[in-house]
Amino acid sequence: MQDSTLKLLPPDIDLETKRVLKQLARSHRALAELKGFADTMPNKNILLNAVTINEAKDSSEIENIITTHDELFKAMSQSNYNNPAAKEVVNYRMALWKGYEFVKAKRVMTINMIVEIQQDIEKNRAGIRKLPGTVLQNQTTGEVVYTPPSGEREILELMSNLEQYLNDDYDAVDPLVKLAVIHYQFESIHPFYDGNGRTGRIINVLYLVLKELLDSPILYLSKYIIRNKTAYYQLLQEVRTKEGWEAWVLFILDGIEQTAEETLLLVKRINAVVDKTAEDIKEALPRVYSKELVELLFYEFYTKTAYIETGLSVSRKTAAGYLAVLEDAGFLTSQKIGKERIYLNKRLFGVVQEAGS
Ligand SMILES: Nc1ncnc2c1ncn2[C@@H]1O[C@H](COP(=O)(O)OP(=O)(O)OP(=O)(O)O)[C@@H](O)[C@H]1O
Repeated sequence: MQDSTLKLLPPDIDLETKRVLKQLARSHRALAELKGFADTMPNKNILLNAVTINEAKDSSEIENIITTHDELFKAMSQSNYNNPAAKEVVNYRMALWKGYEFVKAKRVMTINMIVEIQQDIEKNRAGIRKLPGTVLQNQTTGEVVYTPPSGEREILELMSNLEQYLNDDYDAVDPLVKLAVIHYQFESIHPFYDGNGRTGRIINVLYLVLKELLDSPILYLSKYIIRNKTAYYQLLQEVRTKEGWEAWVLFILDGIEQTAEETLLLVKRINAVVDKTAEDIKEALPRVYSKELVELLFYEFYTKTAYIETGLSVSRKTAAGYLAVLEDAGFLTSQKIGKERIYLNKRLFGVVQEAGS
């Protein structure tokens, strides 16, 4: 078992080695390309909602909360829908949104904000750990590999040091390298009884927004972590046991490059499906078509009569009429869930589902 002495930041080592600098250039290039394309998208909410639903699903999957897009769509559209896994995923996405709005407005990341994110994910008010007993185990063997700091005072001291590292650039280290340090440090402090992984993954993307490397929270390492789970746990551990910083930083930088490239493809696909659907509706249903209607249809991958009624300022009857016509023409498919009829945007759902499978 490792002892729990965790050092304060910054690490006392040159993180920007030759190999790191080489990979950094590639990661920054991929990230800048994604940011550039996303910035030109006319309606960013379309993109954001679609990308974050997949992130919520992937990040929760690391914690073995497995759900399907179909269940998610039901849980998102019905607040009383009873599927615990899908509900947890919806909570995750709400926590992510709240954190994003905070960082966008305040341009800082604080311990309180991090505590709130964890509370929103777990839906409990336990906050920072006060009781000892939390240990990290090897995922396969169950062997205890690390005991994180256990005193509340020590945890708070480490968190306040992390808060300073997040917000100040006193060490002039590249922000992507710092992101790797921040993720290691946060997971090693392990400030909460649970939800540390998911909270840490939200901190990652909010940090990119804080450092203005992205405008919107659209780059997520969760899928990369799922694909490289063994290496992820091993490299985290080796920072502690072997000062294995270089391999860890390279792992995160490589993840940023790969994920930025994949996300760019997804964003382009979403953009293309919005444009093509707009054209098709215009041609097939010119009397129903409006730019605003298409935007409403793509806001989430489902819609309801009430959203169209409010969004277009039309009567309920007119809104219901539009949706019925769109369903007849094959653009939407409806289901009665509870008392309400929910309309699924089949094309967007298809793109999101394919990217998230
Ligand atoms: N050896 C280790 N050193 C530091 N952090 C670790 C180590 N092993 C695992 N972790 C971190 O702990 C997280 C799990 O913590 P916790 O169970 O509190 O979070 P979670 O969100 O509930 O779970 P998950 O991350 O599996 O979704 C992992 O995602 C990883 O980031």
